[in-house]
Amino acid sequence: MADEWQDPYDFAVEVAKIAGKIIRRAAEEEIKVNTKSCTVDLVTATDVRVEKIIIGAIKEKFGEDTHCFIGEESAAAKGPSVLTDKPTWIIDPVDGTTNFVHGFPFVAVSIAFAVNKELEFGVVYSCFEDKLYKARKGKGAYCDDEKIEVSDIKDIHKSVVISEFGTNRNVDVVTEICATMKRILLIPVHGIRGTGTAATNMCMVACGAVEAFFEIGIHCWDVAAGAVIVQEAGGVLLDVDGGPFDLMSRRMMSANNRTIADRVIKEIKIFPAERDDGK
Ligand SMILES: O=P(O)(O)O[C@H]1[C@H](O)[C@@H](O)[C@H](O)[C@H](O)[C@@H]1O
Ligand SMILES: [Mg+2]
Repeated sequence: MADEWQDPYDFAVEVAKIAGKIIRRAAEEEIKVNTKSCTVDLVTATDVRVEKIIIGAIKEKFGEDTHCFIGEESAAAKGPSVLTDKPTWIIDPVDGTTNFVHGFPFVAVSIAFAVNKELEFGVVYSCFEDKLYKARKGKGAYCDDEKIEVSDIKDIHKSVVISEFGTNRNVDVVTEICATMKRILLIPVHGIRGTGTAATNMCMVACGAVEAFFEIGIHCWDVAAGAVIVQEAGGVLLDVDGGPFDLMSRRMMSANNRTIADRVIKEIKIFPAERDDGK
């Protein structure tokens, strides 16, 4: 049988690179910043423009009506992001918008593709580093065409863990996040890091630079592409309570193996986050 999704996969790589070039160029000009859910949840004219360009290019290539889209910047206008069985593109045009605004050089274009509610491939282009991460279900994960694998560390004391503070400034949530970070530091681990973009963080797990990345409050478009990349690199993808990963739950734990994941999970205090699909 012909490989049905190879063409969309190749196209996603192409489009991600084009989008990244636009983002790099936009960073040299004046950046117009607005806010979304709160004063620290930023969006720029580039986020909106790049999403339109990506979706426009996909529609032109594959037809207006055959594919569905869940995009960070068009999501609010559409209401809850419900994943159906139809071929669906899940897009974050600028993952790491705060980084982009401040010139902190970790900004990624994240494009994932799901069919029958299963992720088929993911592409993450870290556009200032000029690194392209990609993976197709069952076919391995790559960075710039070189195969990548998670680290083989099982001893938590020899691990580096990534987490982020996110954009929720509710005092109880911030307190819980800080307390969780403190507990993980005191295990002790070698260090806690964060690039400010979930998509890039997941690629750091996938290429073995860190052992785990978890976050509560991320959205499906932040982690959909990274989810395929981590798993295809040999890693595990879970809920922050150790149960199965749910793309719409806004909770995600990715790790090089189950031993590391379970040890970090022990220290996570879970706080509520409204689901992406409104369920
Ligand atoms: O809004 P963008 O697309 O930049 O994405 C988010 C990041 O991906 C999170 O890890 C991160 O913690 C932040 O919540 C950030 O907003
Ligand atoms: Mg994002």
